[in-house]
Amino acid sequence: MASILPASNKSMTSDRNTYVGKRFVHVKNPYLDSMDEDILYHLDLGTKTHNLPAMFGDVKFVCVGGSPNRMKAFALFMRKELGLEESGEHIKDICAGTDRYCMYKIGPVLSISHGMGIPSISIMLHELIKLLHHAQCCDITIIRIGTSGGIGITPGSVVITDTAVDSFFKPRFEQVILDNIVTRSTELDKELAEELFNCSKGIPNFPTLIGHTMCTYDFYEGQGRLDGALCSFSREKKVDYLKRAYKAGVRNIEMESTVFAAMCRLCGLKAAVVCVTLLDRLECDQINLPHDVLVDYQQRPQLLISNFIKRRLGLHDQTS
Ligand SMILES: O=P(O)(O)O[C@H]1O[C@H](CO)[C@@H](O)[C@H]1O
Ligand SMILES: O=c1cc[nH]c(=O)[nH]1
Repeated sequence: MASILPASNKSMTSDRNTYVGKRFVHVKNPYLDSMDEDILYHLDLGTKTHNLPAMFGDVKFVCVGGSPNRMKAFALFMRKELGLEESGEHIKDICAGTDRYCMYKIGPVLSISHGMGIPSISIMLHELIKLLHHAQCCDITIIRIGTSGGIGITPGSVVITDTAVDSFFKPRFEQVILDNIVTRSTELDKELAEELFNCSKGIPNFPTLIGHTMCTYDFYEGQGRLDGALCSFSREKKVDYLKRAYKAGVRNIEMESTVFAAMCRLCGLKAAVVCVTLLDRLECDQINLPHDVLVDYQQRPQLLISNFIKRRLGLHDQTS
């Protein structure tokens, strides 16, 4: 295992991801250390072309979300909230050399887009985790801020995921490796989820709950929608499925949480998933919110995470 954990820090506490002293990022690939150069192709970064420790060594919070525009908006918001607008801190896309993903750094906060679905976020996470490893980052908290479909809860509610589950309501992510299926756990950091929930209590009119999040491979048939180009099941079957999901503890559905939870867990990253719900899937399938309401809802996870980061940095009362 190619870990940058110094020998002196190797005595473990009861928390499997926490070492006495600093918590480093683990990459679990014996080949990486012997590589002369590591090109992070989809991020347009590399170990020979960029001084990754100088560029990213102070990162403590990594926020990821599907849409490039949303992650740029989050970066601009964090710049304001951290009081860095006046300091000449520019917002520039670090991955401008590629249009696969975008990345912005604002002080200790990294904001990155991951596109839609498991394959897209998985590629980004492989390269991001190696980036954090090469940059010798420690004590990282990583949070996915996204949108989702709710089940049995009011649209606009924010769901903090305790466990990501698959389409069978199981807390697992099945990765096909060569011609094997490797099953990985999708548990998220419970303490971090509680900390975020407590943080949400300080925001007025901010409906928030902790629950399971179901991650699917598709937005339409995979989420039981009746409005895709293909649909081979009845309305009754759809409602029955979603009600069974609700009974199993699922409160929202999106498309990245299982692989995100599994990869972060394996690499020693404290991770959370915070998604706003855009609709109640027991009521409808189409997202028909007025634009201003959609914008307001999408900002909710950003507001919560900004408050959380400011609290962690001891800045909570200093900005809006
Ligand atoms: O809000 P984001 O991060 O884009 O995520 C959700 O939105 C997309 C579907 O519209 C999926 O990627 C789903 O996970
Ligand atoms: O219903 C929804 C809404 C947003 N994202 C999803 O994956 N599903």
